Amino acid sequence: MSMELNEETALNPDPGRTESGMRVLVATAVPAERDAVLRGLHGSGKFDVLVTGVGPVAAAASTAKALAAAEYDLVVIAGIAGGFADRAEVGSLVVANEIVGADLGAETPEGFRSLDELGFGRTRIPVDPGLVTRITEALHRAGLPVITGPVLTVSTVTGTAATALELVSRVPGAVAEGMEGYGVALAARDRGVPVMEIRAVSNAVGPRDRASWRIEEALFRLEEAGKVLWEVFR
Ligand SMILES: O=C(O)c1cccc(C(=O)CC[C@H]2O[C@@H](n3cnc4c(=O)[nH]cnc43)[C@H](O)[C@@H]2O)c1
Repeated sequence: MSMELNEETALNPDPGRTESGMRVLVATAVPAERDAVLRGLHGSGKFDVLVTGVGPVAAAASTAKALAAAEYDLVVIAGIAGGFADRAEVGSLVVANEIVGADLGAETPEGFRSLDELGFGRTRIPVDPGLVTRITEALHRAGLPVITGPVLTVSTVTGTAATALELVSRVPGAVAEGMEGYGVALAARDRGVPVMEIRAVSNAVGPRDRASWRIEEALFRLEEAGKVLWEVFR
């Protein structure tokens, strides 16, 4: 059976893959994030953009399902985030060099102990430095404000200054927190697929003030990041 040629197949004989031959899965938590990324990707069907649901468990389950259904060369976690004070301003982008399950562990009278310290696994998943550099440099070239550092995954959005301080003391240098990265990254690692995380900062991590979240601004920034993803991986 011959394949019908249209603009997309003429440029790329395998529409399931990018022109560079990569198959990329982008994991977002909610439809508004998916739509922002898709606008940036020019609606390109060459990237599969998934809505996982909010939180690390939903994100791990739906990413594992997607990775079982098709072969991918790269998983990109994309969404909005809270930025840590004096590191990631609202409206800026963060690229993770490490994806950290920051609240997985045990409280003890001496303080928080991570799963790593308890001997139950790894809560810090490093991102390939080559990938981090490639995407960060492309974002810089596009004139976008971007910072690189550990991005935390939490099951509960931080709502006090004390918790924000506690998280930064657990993971010095943390730039932002989201709720899906570690779940997606574990599913990708299980399949041996490289993973990266890019987020647009919608709010400051700290005392809860939901009314101050700049979601539209962050979604616009996420769309701009999507354009850069398209340029880098198409
Ligand atoms: O209300 C809306 O219109 C809306 C549009 C897009 C996304 C949302 C969300 O609330 C998504 C929640 C999503 O965002 C991440 N996030 C954002 N800020 C934080 C934070 O300070 N701490 C942790 N996570 C944050 C998170 O990954 C959620 O999945 C609403």
